[in-house]
Amino acid sequence: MPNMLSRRPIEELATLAPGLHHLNAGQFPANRYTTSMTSSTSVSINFKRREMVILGTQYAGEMKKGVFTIMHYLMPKAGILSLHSSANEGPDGDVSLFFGLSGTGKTTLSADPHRFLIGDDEHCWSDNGIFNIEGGCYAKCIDLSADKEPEIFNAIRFGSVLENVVFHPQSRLVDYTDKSLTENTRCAYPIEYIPNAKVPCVGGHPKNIILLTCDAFGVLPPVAKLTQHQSMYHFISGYTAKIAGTEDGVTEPQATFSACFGQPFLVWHPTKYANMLAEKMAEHEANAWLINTGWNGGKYGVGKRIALKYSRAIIDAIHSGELAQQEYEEYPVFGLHIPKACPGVPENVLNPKTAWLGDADEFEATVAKLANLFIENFKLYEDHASPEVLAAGPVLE
Ligand SMILES: Nc1ncnc2c1ncn2[C@@H]1O[C@H](COP(=O)(O)OP(=O)(O)O)[C@@H](O)[C@H]1O
Ligand SMILES: C=C(OP(=O)(O)O)C(=O)O
Repeated sequence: MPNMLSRRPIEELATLAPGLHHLNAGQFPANRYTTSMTSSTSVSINFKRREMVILGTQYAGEMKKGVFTIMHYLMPKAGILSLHSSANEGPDGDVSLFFGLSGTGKTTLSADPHRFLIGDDEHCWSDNGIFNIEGGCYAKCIDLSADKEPEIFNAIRFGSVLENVVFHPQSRLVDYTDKSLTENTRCAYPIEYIPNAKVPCVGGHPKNIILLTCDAFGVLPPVAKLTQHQSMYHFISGYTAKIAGTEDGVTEPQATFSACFGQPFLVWHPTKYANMLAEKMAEHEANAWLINTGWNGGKYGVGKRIALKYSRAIIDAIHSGELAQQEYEEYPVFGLHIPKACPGVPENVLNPKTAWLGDADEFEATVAKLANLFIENFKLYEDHASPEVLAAGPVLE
């Protein structure tokens, strides 16, 4: 946990009174006969008693996401927006936020050799800018390689904690390809193990807001520039595919919607966070982008997950300003604006229709299928959203 929460100097700790007791009894199962208990794992919070109890799971993610849930209660109460996002800063001080559910690329894409890392998962946005609430990162290690993700690979050294990986008993060398315990192998390392981390982990008001989604249908574009209302629509929807890894029982991508790209951690109604985000984005004139790090060319099983080097090239072009300069075309049904070109990315990849390997009817049917899922899901928020935000979603004739 010290790697995952913001660390305070020892002398300061002595002056602080505990604001919350976090009791982890992960080896002890929850009683399934307790009313409403559906499994032997439970994570319970009592805000009044300021107490949090974990039973039946030893996954370190529960502890950090538990503290995050508390922050999702306390911060908005104090007028500060809590965010399930990573953040980094360019050499000119421009800050980018990357929202996304587990596995969409927050950690991977924020560890960028050209930019300073502010944090990989949990931030807050106050009137002064953004700050990280963690003191380290919690990266996925499955299939990790020095070649594809050198910053993360090299951060794994003495002082880091590896979780659920398999290693050779004599050499103690880790086999990052081994999934026999779980696909959700992790490493928690202090943020300063990333060479270009920014410590203290704070930054100015974000200039670019990047919504990461991992589309398992292969019909969302690798990148689209969002209008203000589209960014709210997609933020509230929180569409992605759960991919094998973080959640038990998920063995292939499953389409899902998770409000604000972090529904399990929200305490207030999702529109509270969305309205705060809209106000802050308007005040600070932030640009918004939707990036699909998921499938391209066809759905899961037919197409391929878009290459990491293309997602990185798209992000580089956002940061250099080149992407905003491109010519855009409207993508029907979703009404998204997609660039016709992007440095470092083949043009046929950018429009899902031209990337599609199957026939045209199947493509149209898949677009309609996903659009319908969005429309159905958004019915939950219809009463709270403005007509402009409602109109910013997909429209089927
Ligand atoms: N195009 C892509 N963009 C980002 N990540 C990708 C891409 N293709 C494959 N990946 C892999 O997907 C995983 C993303 O996980 P991670 O960055 O930890 O997500 P998060 O921090 O949002 O939970 C990594 O293992 C990464 O190597
Ligand atoms: C720790 C988690 O977050 P992420 O996968 O986004 O790192 C989690 O959801 O378990």
